Amino acid sequence: MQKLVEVLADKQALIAKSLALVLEKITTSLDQQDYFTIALSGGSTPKPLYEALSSQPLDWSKIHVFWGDERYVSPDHPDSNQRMARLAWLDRIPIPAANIHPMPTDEPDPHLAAQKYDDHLRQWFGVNSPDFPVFDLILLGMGDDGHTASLFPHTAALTVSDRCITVGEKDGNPRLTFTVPLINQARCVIFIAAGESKRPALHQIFSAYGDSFSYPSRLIHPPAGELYWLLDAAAGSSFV
Ligand SMILES: O=C1O[C@H](COP(=O)(O)O)[C@@H](O)[C@H](O)[C@H]1O
Repeated sequence: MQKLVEVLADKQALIAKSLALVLEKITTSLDQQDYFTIALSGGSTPKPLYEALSSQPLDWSKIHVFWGDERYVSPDHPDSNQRMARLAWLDRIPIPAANIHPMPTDEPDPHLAAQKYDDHLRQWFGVNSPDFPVFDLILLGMGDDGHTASLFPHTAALTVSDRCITVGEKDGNPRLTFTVPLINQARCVIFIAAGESKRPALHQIFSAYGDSFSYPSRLIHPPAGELYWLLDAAAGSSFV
């Protein structure tokens, strides 16, 4: 694994660096293959990155967009990760509808939805269990509690090792999420984190010793891929 940590002066510089890195990954991949697969994070941090991507002159027909986690709400709900990415980016570009792969949230039982997306990923990538699809790029955020995707501290989702997608849980509400082994299979994982509120968790995540079940972002270390941690100074200046 190649791990790179970079602390940028402020949020604007963080987004500029994230944009440059995502564009580099897209162009390098498309020089070698016909399509590029990206899984998106939700929450608030990546929104300006998605807005910046919407004005890039890319061949969108070659880019396939998936989600690394989703709140279990309808796609038009204000909390929907899909909605945020569509409004900030995907609705503004000429990308074929077939290239957008949202997590389903319309099953009465979220476990059925998780299975549906798992099946979709396996079919699309042509990968059967026990192997995992290999994403070109997975974007991740990190919550103040150290969670990433919807892998929350001390939840059963953290130990799922035989599926691509599982049901996470936040304050009693279900969420769909990539599992740890799926994320760790990626060619490249980029964490983007900003703000002082992330500092305590980052201390725990970067410490040599620590508890991964309390700070799930520690579980992400793609053995054959690249791992980037892009932080703004408010989040990472004191200890990286
Ligand atoms: O709930 C979520 O939180 C994390 C972090 O979000 P942020 O608002 O602190 O940027 C995010 O990465 C995840 O996708 C999302 O569902």
